[in-house]
Amino acid sequence: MGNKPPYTITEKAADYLAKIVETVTRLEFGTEFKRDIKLHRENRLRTIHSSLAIEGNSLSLGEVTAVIEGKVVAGKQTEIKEVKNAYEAYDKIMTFDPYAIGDFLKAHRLMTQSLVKESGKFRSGDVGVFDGEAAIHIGARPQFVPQLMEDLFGWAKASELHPVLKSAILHYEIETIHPFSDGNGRMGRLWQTLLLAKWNAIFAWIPMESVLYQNRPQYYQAIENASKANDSGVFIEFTLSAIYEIIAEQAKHQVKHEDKHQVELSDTQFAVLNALKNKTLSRKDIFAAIGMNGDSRSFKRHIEPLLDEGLIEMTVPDKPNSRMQKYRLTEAGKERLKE
Ligand SMILES: Nc1ncnc2c1ncn2[C@@H]1O[C@H](COP(=O)(O)OP(=O)(O)OP(=O)(O)O)[C@@H](O)[C@H]1O
Repeated sequence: MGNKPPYTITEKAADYLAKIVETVTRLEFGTEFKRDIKLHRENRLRTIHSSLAIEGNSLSLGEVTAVIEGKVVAGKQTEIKEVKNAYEAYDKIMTFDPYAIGDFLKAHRLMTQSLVKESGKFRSGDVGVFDGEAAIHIGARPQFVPQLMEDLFGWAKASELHPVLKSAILHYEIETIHPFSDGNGRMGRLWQTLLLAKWNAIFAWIPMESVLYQNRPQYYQAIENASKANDSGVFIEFTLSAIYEIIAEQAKHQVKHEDKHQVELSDTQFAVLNALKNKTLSRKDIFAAIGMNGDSRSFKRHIEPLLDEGLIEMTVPDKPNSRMQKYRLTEAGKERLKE
């Protein structure tokens, strides 16, 4: 087992961890997220776009999508290749052992193939992180990199720390060591997602990288602050807040998604909603508008479910059988027509 890297678990981090666990459970068992293959695909594309945009790849999300769909995209060949590489690396994510150095190198090869000289290998020279001309971080001396990585993975494998916390520590320590000549950011993010996905597979489809991209200055600052403090506590806190933000967003999206589609509407029911689009109509007028005979069976079958679903409402709700009764669209009904 390698040496324990220096970290503190702050109260805020512990609080985020509790919220993450709760929200992941809700996302997994209380929503359709696990089965939403279309969303998984969109999220994967967001992940790739974001992780590459952090390192300066200029392709938009639409262009990244087009590249993956095999379409011709006008852009730098190196940027297009980065997209294809990242897609392949994330596609194989669940096949990697997060504590195997061989898999770490294999993933780096996929991520950087044909683009980086030492692809799939630890670097042989020194490397730094620069802000313009200024070096803000110098990676470990190359002769120490293999051992430092062995130690790190050895510690992580043996540690019983919660995987969410471990994933953040690994990400930070990978950046500190900076084991590759290029692709350290992409690999740190991939490896964090891998650890999370091994804890709960839904993380393979959570675009955590998009929060890091949207908060890139804070992401870099958190690494720098942790580095100054020689303690990854602030970085753990930052990444846990990012994880919580993205899963809360996904959970919210799912709830909306489910609410919206509680019942399938028939063509006749859509015609009723359309007839009421800008008008308030009586029962007789509704049926006249959709060209149907408005007997009570038709009312029960077509109109009542719309009332029950809250898509339309009565103008005289206290007296359902009033001669003055008319019907109008609710806000939910208007929304439904917009879809
Ligand atoms: N002060 C710092 N110390 C150590 N690592 C840092 C620091 N600031 C940023 N980093 C990390 O270094 C990464 C950049 O390293 P490198 O250029 O090798 O990675 P990349 O994958 O090619 O590009 P990028 O990470 O920018 O996507 C950043 O993404 C970030 O994860």
